[in-house]
Amino acid sequence: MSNVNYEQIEQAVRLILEAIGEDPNREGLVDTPKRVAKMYAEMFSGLNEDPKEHFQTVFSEEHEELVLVKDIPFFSMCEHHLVPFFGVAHVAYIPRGGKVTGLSKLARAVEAVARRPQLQERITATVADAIVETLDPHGVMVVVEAEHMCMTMRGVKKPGAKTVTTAVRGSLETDSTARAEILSLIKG
Ligand SMILES: Nc1nc2c(ncn2[C@@H]2O[C@H](COP(=O)(O)OP(=O)(O)OP(=O)(O)O)[C@@H](O)[C@H]2O)c(=O)[nH]1
Ligand SMILES: [Zn+2]
Repeated sequence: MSNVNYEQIEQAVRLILEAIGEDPNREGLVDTPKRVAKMYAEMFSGLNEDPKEHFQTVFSEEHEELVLVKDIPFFSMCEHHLVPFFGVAHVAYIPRGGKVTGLSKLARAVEAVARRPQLQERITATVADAIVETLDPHGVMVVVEAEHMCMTMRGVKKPGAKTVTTAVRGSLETDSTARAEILSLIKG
């Protein structure tokens, strides 16, 4: 269920168009406020989702070794400028006590967290913490690589600059060999 107030977004977009000196009633723009409202409802749909809900179904599988889903594409919106940042997330965990989740659920959690006004660091940490709190694994490592449009098309204008963030939890905090293995699997 979306909590988005479409009408309010439409009014705001009309005001912005006016404020930049455009005519919101010209043919090409007349439906734009409606389109933007629909688009924001989709792009911010993660606000109604708890990433933890995706880890409610678990399989009992005695695999207490690394699981890594890498190169999960995501699109998010920088909360400072409301322009996109996008890239890939790599999610690794070491299950404990037979609590193994469906692989797609790791990607679903990334999606739920990305579809909000966000910071890259918060996406990284929120996904890691959701896994810790639901699956109680030995360890978790989340790596996010992204390009921020607010650094590319405006401001400092540095296209191609990539930001990499990591969140490490549990046994992986002290196990540098396992962390290195994960990083080499991500690169490989
Ligand atoms: N830590 C972090 N910073 C981000 C993220 N997305 C955007 N930013 C930064 O947020 C900062 C906002 O800085 P401000 O000085 O308040 O805004 P600004 O004047 O538009 O900054 P410039 O981008 O340097 O022109 C910028 O340095 C952005 O690069 C993110 O996911 N994490
Ligand atoms: Zn920004």
